[in-house]
Amino acid sequence: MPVHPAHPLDPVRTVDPAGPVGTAVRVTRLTRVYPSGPTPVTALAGVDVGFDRGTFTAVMGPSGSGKSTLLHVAAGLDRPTSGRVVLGDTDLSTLSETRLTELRRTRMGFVFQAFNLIGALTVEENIVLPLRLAGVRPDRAWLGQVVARVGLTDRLRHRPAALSGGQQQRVAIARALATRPEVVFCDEPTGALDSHTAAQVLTLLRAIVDEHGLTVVMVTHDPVAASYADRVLVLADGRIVADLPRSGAARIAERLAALDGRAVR
Ligand SMILES: Nc1ncnc2c1ncn2[C@@H]1O[C@H](COP(=O)(O)OP(=O)(O)OP(=O)(O)O)[C@@H](O)[C@H]1O
Repeated sequence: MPVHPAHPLDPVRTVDPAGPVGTAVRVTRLTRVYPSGPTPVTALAGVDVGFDRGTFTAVMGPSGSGKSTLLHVAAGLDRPTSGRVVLGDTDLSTLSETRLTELRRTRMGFVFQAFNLIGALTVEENIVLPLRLAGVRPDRAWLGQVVARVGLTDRLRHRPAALSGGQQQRVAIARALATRPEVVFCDEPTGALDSHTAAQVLTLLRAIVDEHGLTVVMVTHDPVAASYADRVLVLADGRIVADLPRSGAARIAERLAALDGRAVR
């Protein structure tokens, strides 16, 4: 087993260069209906999609199109009304709430727009919190790589309030990676950041896919953010209306505008 230097400038490949194979998460005929008042809201109207291991997918679409709902259901934070979510070879619908919580803590990572760090804990304590909650012994070599990769080695004893927004989001990414999850779900991870800081965070997400073979699924409104992804899924009215390969921001914005025009007609 080679020993990898834990330095952010060393692009260490811990996976086969051919890339990991298989599907990290697959959702099948997924629907989610919210029983909201007299008229139920159909947030997902039959979504079929697989996210391959070692890939970065952006999920886009107009406000209310179902992006966050898809992310939450795929991540087991919310149950579908019908359809299936399979992580690796585990069908989430077969799990009790307790087992689902365990699975989320050990096999998934989460990054949200609002960072969601715990102010009373240090950076290091925030990063290892998922391991403590899961009762999993920290893999020190992996944590060292993660902390170095996100550039936080000299900030571990600080509290989140003493960090910039970009640094806080990098802590949140390190926390999401602490258990070496199979999939990292990100909901507007750059929504609260300026464009320069956002670029650093997106470069980091790209790097964890390329260097460590992790799978990232990211909801975003921003074509620039989506241009870091290998694939861009576009939702409208709870359905996938486009599945685009990696493209530049201008091309993504063009395709979104074209789809929007079609939806209006
Ligand atoms: N808890 C809820 N109760 C009732 N309706 C909900 C609930 N959560 C979401 N919805 C509705 O489901 C639909 C999809 O919402 P969702 O948040 O997934 O969209 P989105 O594409 O992420 O939107 P945005 O870009 O504005 O965050 C919307 O019509 C929304 O109003």
